[in-house]
Amino acid sequence: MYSKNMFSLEGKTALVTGASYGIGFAIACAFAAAGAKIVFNDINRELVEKGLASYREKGITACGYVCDVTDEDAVNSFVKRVEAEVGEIDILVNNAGIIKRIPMTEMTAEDFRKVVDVDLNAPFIVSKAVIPGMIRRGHGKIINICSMMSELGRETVSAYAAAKGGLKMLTRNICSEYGEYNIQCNGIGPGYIATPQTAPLREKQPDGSRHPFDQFIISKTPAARWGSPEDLMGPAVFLASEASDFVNGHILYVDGGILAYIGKQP
Ligand SMILES: NC(=O)c1ccc[n+]([C@@H]2O[C@H](COP(=O)([O-])OP(=O)(O)OC[C@H]3O[C@@H](n4cnc5c(N)ncnc54)[C@H](O)[C@@H]3O)[C@@H](O)[C@H]2O)c1
Ligand SMILES: O=C(O)C(=O)C[C@H](O)[C@H](O)CO
Repeated sequence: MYSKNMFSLEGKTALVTGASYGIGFAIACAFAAAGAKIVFNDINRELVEKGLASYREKGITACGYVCDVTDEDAVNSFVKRVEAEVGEIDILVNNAGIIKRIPMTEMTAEDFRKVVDVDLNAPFIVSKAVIPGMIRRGHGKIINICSMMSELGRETVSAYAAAKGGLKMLTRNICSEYGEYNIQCNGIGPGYIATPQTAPLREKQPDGSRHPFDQFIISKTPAARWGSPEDLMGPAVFLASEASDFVNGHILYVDGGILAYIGKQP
């Protein structure tokens, strides 16, 4: 039955990883506006303090913790601490991520592993830590932040594409394994979004003109612009709320139409 409040997150606790700024911060702000209690983590104290100040500026009381999502022991203690100090985690967003833009034949195996560790192994580690509680309580929402690179390749991003393609399949597998416990695991595949991660792709040229990649993205995007972190707010609230209770194992691409478009004829 349709109800006006089916997008409400009132009474829910949401953990968004790596959410001091950027996409994670915007998603957490949207969850707070929908009524959820917000917990986030980041890699060091300085980033967590910066994040706490940004949430305060928006009038949001968020709980911030230092935790490296690639460290399984640290994640397990962090999740226990959150459950004791804030509440049981109803919604998890695996947002923390990194990219290294290096041609594959020049990339060290160590760099490749580091990207896969943060972008793929960590969502496995954090999801594994929260799923048992979700099963006990009979409900849970997991949202994995995927990418255009869950579907497409391009020069220099082999590790990132391998990890984000893997994250798409981890999403489908969590849905397959735990859907019967009323856990929905879906992905959001953002297009090109203006955040610090993509700042090098938008740097102005020495003569003040646009970066060629910046022009390329605008020409490849039917919406003819970069996305903003705020563009992900509505889709994230939908996938965190009861409005999406029968949506499972799906990747919702929020890309201004990139994946639908063959590109302009030269
Ligand atoms: N910006 C884009 O165009 C875009 C598009 C598609 C997907 N994404 C994905 O969205 C997510 C957020 O991207 P963003 O652009 O906001 O990135 P960002 O670099 O601006 O922010 C990433 C956040 O993750 C944190 N982080 C990194 N490693 C961590 C670790 N080991 N433990 C805990 N926190 C860690 C960072 O400190 C930072 O707060 C990433 O997974 C990214 O791959 C970004
Ligand atoms: O292609 C790149 O260099 C990127 O930075 C990829 C973007 O961050 C994003 O994941 C595209 O969806």
